[in-house]
Amino acid sequence: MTVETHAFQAEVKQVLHLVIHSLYSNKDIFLRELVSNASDACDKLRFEAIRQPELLGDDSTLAIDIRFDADARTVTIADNGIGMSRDELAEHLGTIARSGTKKFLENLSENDKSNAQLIGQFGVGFYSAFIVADRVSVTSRRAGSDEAWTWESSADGEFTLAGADRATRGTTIVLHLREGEDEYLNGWKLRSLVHKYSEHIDFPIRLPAEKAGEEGDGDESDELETVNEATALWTRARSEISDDEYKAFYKHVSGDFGDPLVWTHNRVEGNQNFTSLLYVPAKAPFDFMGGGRDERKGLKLYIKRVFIMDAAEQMLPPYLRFVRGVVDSDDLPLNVSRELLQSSRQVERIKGALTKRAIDLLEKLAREEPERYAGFWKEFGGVLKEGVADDPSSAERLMKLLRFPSTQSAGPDELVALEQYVERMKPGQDAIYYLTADGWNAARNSPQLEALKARGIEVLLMHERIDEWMAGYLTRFADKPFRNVAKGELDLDALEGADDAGTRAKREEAAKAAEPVVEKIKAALGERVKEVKVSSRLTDSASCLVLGEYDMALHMQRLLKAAGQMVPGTQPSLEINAQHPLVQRIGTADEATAQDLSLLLFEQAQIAEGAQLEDPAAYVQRVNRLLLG
Ligand SMILES: Nc1ncnc2c1ncn2[C@@H]1O[C@H](COP(=O)(O)OP(=O)(O)OP(=O)(O)O)[C@@H](O)[C@H]1O
Repeated sequence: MTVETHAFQAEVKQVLHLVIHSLYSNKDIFLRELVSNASDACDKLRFEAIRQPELLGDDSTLAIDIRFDADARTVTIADNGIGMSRDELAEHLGTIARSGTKKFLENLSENDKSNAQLIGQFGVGFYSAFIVADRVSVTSRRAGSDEAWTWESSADGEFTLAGADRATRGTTIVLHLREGEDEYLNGWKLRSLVHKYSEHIDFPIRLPAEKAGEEGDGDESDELETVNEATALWTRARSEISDDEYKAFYKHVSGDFGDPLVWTHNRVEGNQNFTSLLYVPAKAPFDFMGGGRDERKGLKLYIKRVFIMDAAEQMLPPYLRFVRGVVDSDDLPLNVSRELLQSSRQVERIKGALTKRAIDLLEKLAREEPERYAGFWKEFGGVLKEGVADDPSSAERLMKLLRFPSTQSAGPDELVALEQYVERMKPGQDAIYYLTADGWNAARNSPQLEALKARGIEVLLMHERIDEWMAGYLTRFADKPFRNVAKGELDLDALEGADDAGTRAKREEAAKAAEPVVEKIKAALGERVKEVKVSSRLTDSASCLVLGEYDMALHMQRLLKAAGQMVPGTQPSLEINAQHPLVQRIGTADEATAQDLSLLLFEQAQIAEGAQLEDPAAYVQRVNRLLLG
């Protein structure tokens, strides 16, 4: 028989090396990963058999069998699921199809511990076999085919493929254990691992039956017995499921190594009958944000307990794409297609219910465990924000879940909820003030905040990329309008209180007095600005840029331009602080100096906003002239 030798894809070699070296302290997980794959293979067969019942033939009890041979030092995991063809063996066990692999590998450090965490999020799957085995052989026969093939490798950069005999469909994986791994040649050990990690698997997992009275001594009979519960976890009553079982099941559906943050398990009966079990992960997968809005895996659709497909895209809105779990419908037709799912009103209703459940779950967490909610927000807050724009029907509830740092925060991680903000509003304050900026420092030190800070008014500092876009959809909360402090008129008179009764008059007076200066600056700046006026926002800085109420923030305009998009040019206005000595000097300076100072006021405002100057060299010369002059 001919044996073909193939080289692994370069990334596989790297992943194998890492798995073997970083996951040794978690080595037990190999069994969970292989059982999980076997269970997926049984799920796939059950699904294909809906259309082609002959695939099941007379072998319709799908099961996963685990055996060991103490003399040969092997552990064998066999399933009668879908199997793999020759090409599938080569492709699935010789390449890594995930698009983020390269980036993932680049992210790895020399530190084994943090690698273990990362690899866990990446999902090691089949390759974990090599943690405990130095040679692995996989013999498989695809359902419906009469050919069988054996894939074999010693993780040394190559694998071989050869024709094989296998009487029935399915896959048998033989692990030739490494030196020192004999603990797995023990029925009791294997059994305990199945209980620990794979109890919830929906197919029987069978191990050699123990002989009476000889527990754990490795003396098993040839007969197999089912050791797991073998019922779909979500079909059991909530009260009968332990937290550990929920956690183990999460690892199976999500491929995550870590525990979930929270979950919600519900049965809905009525017009629509379905069960859902939704999890929120504790950590975002390594490529989660990079994968963007297309990364839509993680919600498995079952119909009457038959796995149909991954249907996150049809069953959950994009802003909940971090949710993992299963939904099992009693009513959808088994032969449902992706297209049908897209246009089904039943699916639409389930989607609505799942969205509500997920938001309920987050609300409960935010209410009862604010610190853990903060952990969630750090991982997924940026995604949840999309919902405010994408899902108007949930926007009000989602707004309550938003968190932002504010002018009262010591750092970017000290966050406030809108409800809290409203509670802290000053008497006479009638709006929720916020500022969008490109980064925390630009936001925190923004001159536009000065007058508000001076009055003790809190301003939300929205410093993340998505914020400018999202803020466009924030209209009102608790009946209070949102106001961007860097856009439009900022009328603070209502806030000034009795002690400041003279302020408006004083300001008007100052504005009047500054008119000649304003005219000089206008003449110096020409087309660069829409308008020049005396500001009510500034107390310390000499100037700042202000946009029209409906203009796009300048940092956003820059971002879009850099991405090659057409952006309608909006000119900012320059606001000046009439009390500032620099501004006052313009009134008395000669023409050339007044010109330099005016341009400087504009450039300083641009720098504070985070912009790149158009002509930095001219700016430097100008500053030097003024310094020496
Ligand atoms: N017992 C099996 N029967 C049939 N196909 C299998 C079996 N084990 C693995 N495969 C195939 O090999 C592929 C690769 O498996 P692997 O465990 O590496 O990744 P995965 O299961 O796709 O992803 P992950 O482990 O991250 O969830 C699987 O997607 C599946 O197509």
